[in-house]
Amino acid sequence: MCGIVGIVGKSPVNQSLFDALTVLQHRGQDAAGIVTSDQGKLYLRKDNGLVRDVFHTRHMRRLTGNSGIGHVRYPTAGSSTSAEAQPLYVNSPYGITLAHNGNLTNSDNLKRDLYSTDRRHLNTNSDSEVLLNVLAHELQILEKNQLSPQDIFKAVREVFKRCKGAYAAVALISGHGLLCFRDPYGIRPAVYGKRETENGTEFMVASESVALDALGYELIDDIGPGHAVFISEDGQLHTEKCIEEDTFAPCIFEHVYLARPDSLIDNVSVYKARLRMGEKLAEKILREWPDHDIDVVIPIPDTSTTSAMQLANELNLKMRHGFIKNRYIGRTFIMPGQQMRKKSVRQKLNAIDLEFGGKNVLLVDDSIVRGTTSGQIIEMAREAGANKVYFASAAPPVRYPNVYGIDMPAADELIAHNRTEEEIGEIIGADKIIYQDVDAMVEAVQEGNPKIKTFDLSVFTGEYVTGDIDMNYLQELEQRRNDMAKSSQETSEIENSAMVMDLHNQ
Ligand SMILES: O=P(O)(O)OC[C@H]1O[C@H](OP(=O)(O)OP(=O)(O)O)[C@H](O)[C@@H]1O
Ligand SMILES: NC(=O)CC[C@H](N)C(=O)O
Ligand SMILES: [Mg+2]
Repeated sequence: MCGIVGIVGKSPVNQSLFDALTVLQHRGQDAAGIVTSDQGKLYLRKDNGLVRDVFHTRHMRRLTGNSGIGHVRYPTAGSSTSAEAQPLYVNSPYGITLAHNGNLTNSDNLKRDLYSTDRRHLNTNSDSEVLLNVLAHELQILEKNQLSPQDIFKAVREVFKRCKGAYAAVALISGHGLLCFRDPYGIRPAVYGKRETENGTEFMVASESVALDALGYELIDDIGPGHAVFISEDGQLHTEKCIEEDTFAPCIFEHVYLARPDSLIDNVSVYKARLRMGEKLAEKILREWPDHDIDVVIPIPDTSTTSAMQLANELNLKMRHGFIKNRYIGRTFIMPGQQMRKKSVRQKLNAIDLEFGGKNVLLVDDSIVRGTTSGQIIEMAREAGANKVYFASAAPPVRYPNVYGIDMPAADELIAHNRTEEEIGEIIGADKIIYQDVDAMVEAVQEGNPKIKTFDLSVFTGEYVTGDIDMNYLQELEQRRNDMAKSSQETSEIENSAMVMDLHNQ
């Protein structure tokens, strides 16, 4: 769940892209990058690190031009070296750079075709480089010096036919303009908007509407599943549906955890969806445990706070901020290794003893994935003097790997895999555990936009909407990307990264 952004403006866009990436930082903390286009030249700066650390004044100065794209990365394929930071670049045809949120599920097959049939070279293990080269090939075979928007949409149709999995992508095609497209299932989000200036209309695309808000852009719409938006260099907007059948199934985990609450995704307010999740969880508690003895509701900051607030309201209990978050520590779930994630929980959260002493507390989190947070938080609640520690999750048990752009590749690393709720409660050390039901979570989101009939629920149900995922795929993914495999691969990739070819980095 990386963050993507693109702007076609009427004045330099470097600062706006930087600001937008800062707003999207919660979608990826490993690397950041910006490419701008100025009079036929592309200027790139990307590296590992947070947005504020990657771009210094000297880099910003060199990112000239009135259009550009940006990316914040949370790796789900390849490695986390700076060579695989995005945007990625190919020089032919035209000069194209691309930034991608999601994960291709057929990148091995595509890689083979790109080498043997399309005669294209890939220099990294990134699936996003595969996506970029498929797009480049489909544009190349049109054999045109100047592409019309319809030519570009024709190439996108072919990309949709070839690329399986999840992708919301933004690409800058030198001498042409900015292209943004969302896979046929619309698994990962993307929106576009505009801003009027005295020099004319400026357009922006982004993973989440909150980036448009922060920059004073007005939301026009979500990019629909299998749709593409092209904004020419001179600022003309074109949109097109590039698939025949609509198979919309957006990722529900965006509403559970990934997105910011102040975003609107597919016309659903993430904030309201989380409030409804809290409401429904409270209904379940009242239904199944009417004589509960909870004294106080305590959220685990940040993401669960919205649901916890509504849950407490419905239970007619007080919600207290028993855990204080260190504002300088990022999200722990999207950190690269389990060791770092584990260590960060205690650095990030600290308990206020007086909210726990002698009380029966209900701790609320948005989700329990590896159990890293919940296990340690329960220990902290006990150390702070809690009498009973109950734990509620606003999402159902996360039991299956994700293959669509969230780095949960190994079933065995998920605490709920092959375990009952009681067993999970025991492992994390809770006196009782309460999970949301899948239907209730779906309703909580769907009530915001009843037109969405299906969601990607794969991490909860094991059903993969793209229909191309089998046991073999999941086993290979697990072997390639479990925590152990990643850490040994990282060491060798980092040693080699100095040798990786790249577009000149500003
Ligand atoms: O079971 P786990 O593997 O620990 O994963 C789940 C936890 O990770 C996330 O928090 P995170 O710290 O990433 O971000 P937040 O501050 O937005 O809640 C999520 O909100 C849960 O608290
Ligand atoms: N989280 C994402 O969207 C990752 C994008 C891409 N698969 C990468 O690893 O860079
Ligand atoms: Mg959290």
